[in-house]
Amino acid sequence: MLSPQPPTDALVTPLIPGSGLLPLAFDEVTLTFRQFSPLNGVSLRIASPGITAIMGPNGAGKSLMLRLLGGLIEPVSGQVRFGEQNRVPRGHIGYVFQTPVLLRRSVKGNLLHALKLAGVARPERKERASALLKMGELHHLADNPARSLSGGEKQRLALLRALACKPALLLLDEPSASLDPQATFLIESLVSRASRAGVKVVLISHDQGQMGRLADEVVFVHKGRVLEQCPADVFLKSPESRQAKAYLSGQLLLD
Ligand SMILES: Nc1ncnc2c1ncn2[C@@H]1O[C@H](COP(=O)(O)OP(=O)(O)OP(=O)(O)O)[C@@H](O)[C@H]1O
Repeated sequence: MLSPQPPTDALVTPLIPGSGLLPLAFDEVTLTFRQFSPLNGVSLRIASPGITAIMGPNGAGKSLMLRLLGGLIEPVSGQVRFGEQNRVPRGHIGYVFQTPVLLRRSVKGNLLHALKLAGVARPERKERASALLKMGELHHLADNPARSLSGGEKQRLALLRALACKPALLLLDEPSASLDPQATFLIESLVSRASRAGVKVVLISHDQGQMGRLADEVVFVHKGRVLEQCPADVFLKSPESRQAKAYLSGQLLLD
């Protein structure tokens, strides 16, 4: 029997399919700050579509890996590849930081600006911004200053802004850290919707419940090394490494 096809969702369907950027690959990537190398010869292949979660203790190197994927920093040695190419496909990447950085404009103004930068024609911008706000349940706040939004609303706006340019790759750094369950649910719904529409998602989270709900695959990082990569349900139920077992059970890891 054929499995049901996901509904097409024009608002978040990427301009090029996320699968076109796969595999996302780190080849012997090293990052060094002065004498310290938080990533040292990291190799990784993210080959499957859907949602990949990067998990690991504080300071493991997760955000640095995400920044490398987003082209915000460059490796000292090694390379990051996107399918066949080793140039960062900047116009096709949406990035949401842990602490959203919003412009001193209205909620809608932030989206209109992003749409303008993405090259969307003026008549289409208003319509798209309204539809995005509705999708993110922020339409009633459209004219409010973005900086007056609550934490959950700001994070949602940052996510809508990232989705506005119809990215093929969506990078999320702890998108719902310190949000309540309802705000978290809204973020997760948007992320799932984008993923179902063909956006490749890589996100960082410490929230095991969220990983169980969202992630297809987990990459576990510890002290700048990838220790495990496997389907999320396998990782959450039976992690292999001593470090992942300790991390998931909330134990203090000293080495
Ligand atoms: N610009 C920098 N200069 C020096 N050290 C840095 C710099 N950026 C990151 N680091 C160090 O690299 C290590 C990894 O940082 P990273 O932010 O990737 O950790 P993380 O796994 O995302 O942690 P968390 O879960 O706390 O966000 C940390 O020890 C951090 O202090």
